Amino acid sequence: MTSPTRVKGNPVVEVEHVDFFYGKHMVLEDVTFSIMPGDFLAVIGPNGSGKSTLLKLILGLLKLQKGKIHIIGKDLEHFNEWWRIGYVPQKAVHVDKIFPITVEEVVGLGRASKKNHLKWLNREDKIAVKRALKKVGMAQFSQKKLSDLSGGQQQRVFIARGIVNDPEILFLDEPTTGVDVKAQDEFYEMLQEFNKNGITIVMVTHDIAVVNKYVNKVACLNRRLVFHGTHEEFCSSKEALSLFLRDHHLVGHRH
Ligand SMILES: Nc1ncnc2c1ncn2[C@@H]1O[C@H](COP(=O)(O)OP(=O)(O)OP(=O)(O)O)[C@@H](O)[C@H]1O
Repeated sequence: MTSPTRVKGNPVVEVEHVDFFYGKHMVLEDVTFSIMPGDFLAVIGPNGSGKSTLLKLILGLLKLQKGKIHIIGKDLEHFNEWWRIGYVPQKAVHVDKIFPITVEEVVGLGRASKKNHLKWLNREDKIAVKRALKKVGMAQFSQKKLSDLSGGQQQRVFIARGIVNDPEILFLDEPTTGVDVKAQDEFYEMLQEFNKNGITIVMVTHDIAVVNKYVNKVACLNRRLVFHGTHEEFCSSKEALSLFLRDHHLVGHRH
């Protein structure tokens, strides 16, 4: 396995010797790697290779069975500042379509982790919601119903929810599912802008064009961590590339 190039600063996430089973099915095996501040990391790998599971473990959504995870310098077990972390889950669009919820309300839900309870939005919350919607170019849609928006617009709203507390790290799980190609490009450019402004980004993706164009680090999973390194190292790693190219869900082309 190739080691990532060292950069200054302490890791924002450290994953050490993590195994994970669903029942008897081993999904992750001895996974160890670090995420550095300022990384724009793509987590790639075939279907069922454990990408979403790894994200959920880091986010404390699944209970750790073996190994250690540190997040912003703290053992995951003791970490409780979840407002410092943003998360855009997979297929968020389908879930929220059920509810007649407005854009402002969706983004406001992201404030719950800061307050540790779900109460109606106060003035400070509303200001934060407005600022987040502005950052994703959706300020004028705040009173619209989420279900009336296009896939690309909805995804921007979910990003706004993910960044409403000005997080240090933003996790995204296949964020462009259901988003048209033109909107995808704009979407990734927006993420790149956030990254330039200091947010560490960790994104599960199948899209090779994105990996080539936007990210600076790549982690390649196939139950074990097959590769973790810079984008340049990834391009010269036969093992990582062949696994990636075998994955028939890949889309896109080299830029
Ligand atoms: N709640 C669950 N209970 C049992 N098995 C599960 C559960 N969630 C996922 N799995 C299984 O664990 C394995 C890894 O799933 P995971 O979703 O982490 O993979 P992934 O790499 O994100 O896949 P994809 O690219 O298809 O989203 C798969 O075989 C999946 O079927």
